[in-house]
Amino acid sequence: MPTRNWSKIACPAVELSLHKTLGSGQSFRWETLENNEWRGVLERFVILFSQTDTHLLFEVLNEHKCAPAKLEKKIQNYFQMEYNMQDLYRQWSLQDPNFAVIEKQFAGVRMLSQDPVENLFCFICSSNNNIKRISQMVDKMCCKYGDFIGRVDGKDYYSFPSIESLAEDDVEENLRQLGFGYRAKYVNQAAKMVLNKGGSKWLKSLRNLPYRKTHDELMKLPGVGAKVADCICLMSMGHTCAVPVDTHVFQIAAARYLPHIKGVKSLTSKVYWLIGDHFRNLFGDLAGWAHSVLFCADLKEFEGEAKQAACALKRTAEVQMPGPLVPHSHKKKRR
Ligand SMILES: Nc1nc2[nH]c(O)nc2c(=O)[nH]1
Repeated sequence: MPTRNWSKIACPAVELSLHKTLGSGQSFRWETLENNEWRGVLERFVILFSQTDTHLLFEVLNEHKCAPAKLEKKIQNYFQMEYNMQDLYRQWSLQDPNFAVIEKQFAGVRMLSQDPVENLFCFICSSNNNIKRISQMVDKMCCKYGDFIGRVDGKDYYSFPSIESLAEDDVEENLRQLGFGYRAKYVNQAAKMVLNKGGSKWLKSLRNLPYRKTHDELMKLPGVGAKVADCICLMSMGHTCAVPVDTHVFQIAAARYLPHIKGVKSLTSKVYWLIGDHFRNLFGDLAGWAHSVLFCADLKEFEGEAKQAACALKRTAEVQMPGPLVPHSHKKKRR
């Protein structure tokens, strides 16, 4: 075991669960090691994270240099530490008995503030895919088109590719050969379109538009539907009210919030916005954050914790719910 040279940021574990934040399909660049350590890439840093009950611990593992205070700030920004999750959870639990059921087992689920370029191309890869496979694809894309940034424990690390490199003419063919399927075309075409509009500067400028305008602009990109556009709005554009709705969120909504949509066969635009608006009315400006806790509680990866929450509910019988906490019908299929 190497001796660690940890830097620390005061952050109680109830404010940040590394496991549920880095492992719930927001970012696909983190791998879990032993002892709740997480290793991955943030900008050009290869970083190792861990945590105690009171602190977030981090160490840079490659040669990329940065003033300690500047790096600490970057990490605080990445985890959006200015938000107090305990206050928010309290508020959301008062507003929603379903939320109250899971708040303890799913404490510390935070939204990461991601780079829009990485966020866009990772979520183009996310269509009809699971966390493990998306992470593998993203890894391949970085190896092929990113810059080498360091070797740690025999593994090579790469930065996220630039839009310019993803817009090259041979990208579609190369990504197809790497197993991207139909997503290869979308990655390449979206890169070309973003480049034509002004590249990463244009993409970042979408942050300054109102939420719905940002969503409309993103949906013009190949491979970006309403759900992916909302993931980008929420995860890298600062639109905290964005609620990504996929079939699983639809199932949650139908089971526990909007029983009248149970018979609806497909996720039309009308139903999509009905669900998002319901969450926005219920949870307010940070509806997307609240949604992410519910989303996380529904992931197969966290089935154990969701079951514990259901058992705790049974024992105390304090909260009445119209539908099951864990809608088992889609547990096997989902990420
Ligand atoms: N918080 C969320 N994370 C996600 N990952 C993914 O693939 N979809 C979602 C989502 O809707 N919310």
